[in-house]
Amino acid sequence: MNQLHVENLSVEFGGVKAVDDVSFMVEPGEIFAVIGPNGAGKSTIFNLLSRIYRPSTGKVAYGAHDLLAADPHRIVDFGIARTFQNIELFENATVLQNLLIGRHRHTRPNLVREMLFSRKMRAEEREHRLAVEGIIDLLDMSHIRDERISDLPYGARKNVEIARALCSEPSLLLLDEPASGLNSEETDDLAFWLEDIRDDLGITLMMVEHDMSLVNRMADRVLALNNGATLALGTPAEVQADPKVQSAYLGGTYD
Ligand SMILES: Nc1ncnc2c1ncn2[C@@H]1O[C@H](COP(=O)(O)OP(=O)(O)OP(=O)(O)O)[C@@H](O)[C@H]1O
Repeated sequence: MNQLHVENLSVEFGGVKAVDDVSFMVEPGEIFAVIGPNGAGKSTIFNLLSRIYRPSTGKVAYGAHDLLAADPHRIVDFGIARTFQNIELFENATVLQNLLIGRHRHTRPNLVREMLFSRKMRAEEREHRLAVEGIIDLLDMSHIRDERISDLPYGARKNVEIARALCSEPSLLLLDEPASGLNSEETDDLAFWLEDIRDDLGITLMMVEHDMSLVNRMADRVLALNNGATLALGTPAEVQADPKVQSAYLGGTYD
């Protein structure tokens, strides 16, 4: 099991330090949350980890892999998957088709296309379909498996995005605001699923999240950012009690 090791990470956009000398480690099997007011640098950290942005300075390692030296397309091969704040799915494809596409890391070229367009199931495909069915069961999605993404309500689409990320069989899943836009019942379901993902699949979870009740309930440790820099790092109770965190959130959303 790999540890995510982030050291002295910084990036600037037009002179603004979006991330300013941030260091942390995410331990295997941990649920690690990143919080902070709007513009604190949370999504930018995710975009640096998934190599959408290149840092000005710093190191990022996942186990023995230097993520900054790797081709961005290879990050998934190291066992890292992510979801996006704005859901990114194939709108005109079904849930099942989106999940099969999520298997591409494990398939030979063209197999996903053949799985989508051929009615015959060969032995080679069976393994991928079984893996996808396992995720559909885990996230309780059988009733929507043949629905088109564009016909689904927002909460269901968010779950499909998590399911698709799981189909790549990651060991680390990065979740960008998984609870945003969900009602309280959907957020409760999400909390159960995240626990199952960690406990049953053994996946390490790192999430950016505004919903502090979810963070307090789920996270083993929390990194609080403000203006790109670290304010506090510790258990949810330690971070919540930190005076710097409280003053950054004055008038904000920390409840
Ligand atoms: N591509 C970019 N170009 C210019 N500035 C950027 C870019 N990406 C982020 N920023 C700036 O970096 C800072 C941090 O933004 P970021 O989106 O990481 O914050 P955040 O904590 O995720 O906020 P929110 O909670 O609103 O999503 C902001 O000042 C933002 O305007």
